[in-house]
Amino acid sequence: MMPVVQLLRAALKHAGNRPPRCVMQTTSAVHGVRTHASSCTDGDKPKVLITGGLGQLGVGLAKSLRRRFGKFNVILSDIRKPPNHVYNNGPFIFSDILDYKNLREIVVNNNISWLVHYSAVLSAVGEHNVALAKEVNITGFHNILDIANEHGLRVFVPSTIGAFGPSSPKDPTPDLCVQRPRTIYGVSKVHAELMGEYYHQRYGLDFRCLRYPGIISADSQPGGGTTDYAVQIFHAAVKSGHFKCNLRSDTRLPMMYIDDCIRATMEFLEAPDDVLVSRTYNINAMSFTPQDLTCEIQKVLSDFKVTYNADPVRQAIADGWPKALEDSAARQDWGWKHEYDLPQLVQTMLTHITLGNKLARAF
Ligand SMILES: NC(=O)c1ccc[n+]([C@@H]2O[C@H](COP(=O)([O-])OP(=O)(O)OC[C@H]3O[C@@H](n4cnc5c(N)ncnc54)[C@H](O)[C@@H]3O)[C@@H](O)[C@H]2O)c1
Ligand SMILES: C[C@@H](O)[C@H](N)C(=O)O
Repeated sequence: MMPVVQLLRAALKHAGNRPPRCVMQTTSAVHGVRTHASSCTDGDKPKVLITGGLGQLGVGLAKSLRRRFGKFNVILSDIRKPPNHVYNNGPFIFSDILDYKNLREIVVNNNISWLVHYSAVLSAVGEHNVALAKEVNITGFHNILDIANEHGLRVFVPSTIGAFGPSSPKDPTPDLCVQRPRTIYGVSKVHAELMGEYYHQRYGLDFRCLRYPGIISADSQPGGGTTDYAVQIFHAAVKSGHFKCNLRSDTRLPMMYIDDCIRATMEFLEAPDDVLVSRTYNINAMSFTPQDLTCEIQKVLSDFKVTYNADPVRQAIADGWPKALEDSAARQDWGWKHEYDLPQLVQTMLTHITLGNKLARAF
């Protein structure tokens, strides 16, 4: 296991204060409708709004953005009440992405220049509530796009491995290929990719989109996706020594540790406009099956046991998804490079969860 000191060092390295880079947009609108000006000039840090910020990814991203741009330049928002540690650590406001007027007020009153759009209904929950997924992922996204365009914002919208389907090439899946997803989540993400790219070429909107793999984090819980097992398995390994997996043991999917995901997002958000050949990029780190992950955990916790009871909805979704993403364009255009492979992921997750549980018991 990675010693605590090493973990702390890695955390401090992440916190390093690089000076903010000046990012000028050189976008010119093809139809000559409008050209957006710079989003961030030297000494003029962006004001960032994160929607859906209380999910698995938002709090971690806010922490990193605040280190870089200042605590009060990053506003987290959601429709849920934040836990105290979030409420006490920086600006938080209520924002329902389905309420256009409220979104506009927030953007205007806070002089927002970058919008990170994290609100979503994920793959498994979406299949159980298609109407809700349609509303949040499509209607809500339209509001975000229009607000961003109206106010000249840089807008980051994550897409996903779920934007591909059974007819896409699977191993690896290129940036550009057939996209015929069979979930409402996937359909809404392809729609977001295409609408964002259309607004970019039609209006000069600074739309940026990364296709994330399944994200694995120790101190935030996943929100109802198909890859959730890869987070839950670690908590079960530490807590009870047994895990019932809702995917088949041989289901290979692309995955990424949250620190890599946050770093990719920050680097992509700050990439100069003229290096971005595309507006939507795959990013990849590792791929594994539940069986591979179990074996790696058993190297540390030899008594850990896993049983399999595949959930038909999640299994059908996973069977249509890529096994790995081809991400050479992201590596070439803006320097993407992952740091965590499977062994580092397992060491880091087990260390964080064990430490977190010890701290929780101490207080
Ligand atoms: N976590 C992953 O593995 C993963 C992988 C690929 C892509 N993504 C994408 O990254 C983004 C963030 O993912 P996450 O895992 O944090 O999601 P999550 O499900 O954990 O969180 C989504 C948040 O959206 C909020 N929300 C729902 N309806 C809303 C509304 N009407 N207005 C405002 N907020 C609303 C929820 O309260 C929740 O806090 C999503 O777009 C997701 O599709 C995530
Ligand atoms: C992969 C990603 O989009 C999400 N974790 C889901 O499984 O739905």
